[in-house]
Amino acid sequence: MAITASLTQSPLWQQLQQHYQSIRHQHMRDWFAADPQRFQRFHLQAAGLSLDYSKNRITNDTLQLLLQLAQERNLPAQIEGLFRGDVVNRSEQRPALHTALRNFSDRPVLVDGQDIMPEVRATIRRMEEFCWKIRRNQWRGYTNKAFTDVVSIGIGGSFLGPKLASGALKPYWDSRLNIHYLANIDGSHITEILRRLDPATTLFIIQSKSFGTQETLKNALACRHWFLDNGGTEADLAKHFTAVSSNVQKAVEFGIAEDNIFPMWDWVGGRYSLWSAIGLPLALAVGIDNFRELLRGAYEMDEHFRTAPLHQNMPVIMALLGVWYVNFFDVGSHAILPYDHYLRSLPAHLQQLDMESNGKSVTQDGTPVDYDTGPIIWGGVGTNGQHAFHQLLHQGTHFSPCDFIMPMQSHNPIDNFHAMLVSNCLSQSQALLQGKSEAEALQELLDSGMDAEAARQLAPQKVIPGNRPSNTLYFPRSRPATIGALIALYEHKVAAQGMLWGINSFDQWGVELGKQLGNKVLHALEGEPVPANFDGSTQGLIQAYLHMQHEL
Ligand SMILES: O=P(O)(O)OC[C@H]1O[C@H](O)[C@H](O)[C@@H](O)[C@@H]1O
Repeated sequence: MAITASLTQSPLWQQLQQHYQSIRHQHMRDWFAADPQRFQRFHLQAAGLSLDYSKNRITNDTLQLLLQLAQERNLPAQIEGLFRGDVVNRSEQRPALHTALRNFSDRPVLVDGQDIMPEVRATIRRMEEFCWKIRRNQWRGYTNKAFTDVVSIGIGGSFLGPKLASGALKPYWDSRLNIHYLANIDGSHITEILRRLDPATTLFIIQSKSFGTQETLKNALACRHWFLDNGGTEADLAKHFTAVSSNVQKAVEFGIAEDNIFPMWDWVGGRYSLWSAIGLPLALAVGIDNFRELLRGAYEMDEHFRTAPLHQNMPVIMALLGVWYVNFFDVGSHAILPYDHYLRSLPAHLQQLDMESNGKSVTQDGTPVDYDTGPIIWGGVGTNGQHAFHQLLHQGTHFSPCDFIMPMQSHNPIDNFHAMLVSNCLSQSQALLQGKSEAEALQELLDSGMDAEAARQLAPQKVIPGNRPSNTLYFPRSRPATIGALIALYEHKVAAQGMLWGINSFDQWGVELGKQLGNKVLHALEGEPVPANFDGSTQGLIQAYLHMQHEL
């Protein structure tokens, strides 16, 4: 669905700019005072999740204008096209059909005229059989011992999604398998993992859509050498090495038995691939039934995104709020604050999902944008962040909209721990909203008995501007379906923002240059002549590396 007018030329955009000017100095505190129903008014539920978006710098008029923008940018048609398998990734001429991986309906999904659902379902059945054999010790190592450890070798989308989901579902791990994620090319990473493992009871899964990623192949080869140097033989490799890839040929050439290769497809982007066989480590840890539950939660969110009217559409509302801050408040970052130890990897996954999808500066037809696009995603687990970076959130000159994510029940209820965790989450967003005026700070100091002059001196340091926006996503207790819905929610928020900005959220050409240059630098570090066209800094750093190799 091509978008005609440039985003910023439309009269509606001008209207939004005027509206921003008219409300930018108003304080949310006053809006809450004037509207006791504000929480109910700016609240949504979908797929087991609840969203309180009342602590945002919006009025009803703001919301209506933003919803008009969504209509003007043809969001309903673009959403339908996404699910239908339109070529939404125009630079690579591909659809983006991660939703097909969790399609529980009986609707076919066509790619090049072929229904892909039979192959998707066959792959899940293969995963089920594989997990069954491993978890019930039917598939054993070369000494006939049951597996104790699984090493998932992969990086980017072949690492962050499975790592997040398996951590989020730790309460559901019902196997004695230890899952390790090996991603970095830093020799310390593989060393720290392998040092504790026994090759006889270790299963390796090489996770790589392209089967061409330098770090993954290097680590896979090193694991293979480790296996063969510590008791395994070539004949045993098939028992201990499996792979997930869209490049079966390369996986076979690496030495993976074809029967041990699970397929991936070009119509699934790496950062959207958790729902494919890339989720094998998770399925091994929690069992295929819980993995299916994760898929079902994502499916529920898919159906919501696909069918809910825009004003009740959770991903669309979150996307519009993001556009409101990025393009009208000129805010360049967005904080993800999960108040859940099991969700501590969520910010890292959403960094890739959002920044690799929407860190773009041309539209789908190659026109440079004249507006900002994807924000910098950052964050950390609460309450730890309160003792680290929340200071900036409250008193810094930048402001970063925050998503607080709060399970209202704990998997590990102890005393009143969870009530304390929740109280911290709620009071942080409350403090961001209401702040503290200088008069309030001064009175507080005087009430504490401080003398007037000292209090007058100190009060300005304690002013908190407030009026800083946040969303609170909450749910009872995190179950597999909840986590599936949560991750799918952000997938669709990111896609919806890409649709609004007219950019391609499904390619990632920006990561190519670093890889190309990396190979040339590697040759120089390994003794080949340093290319004369290298900048002075790179040349100097290469020399420093070479020099330091001789220092003890
Ligand atoms: O799964 P692979 O083909 O090994 O790719 C792993 C990662 O490589 C690149 O960094 C891409 O930018 C990521 O989107 C991808 O997830």
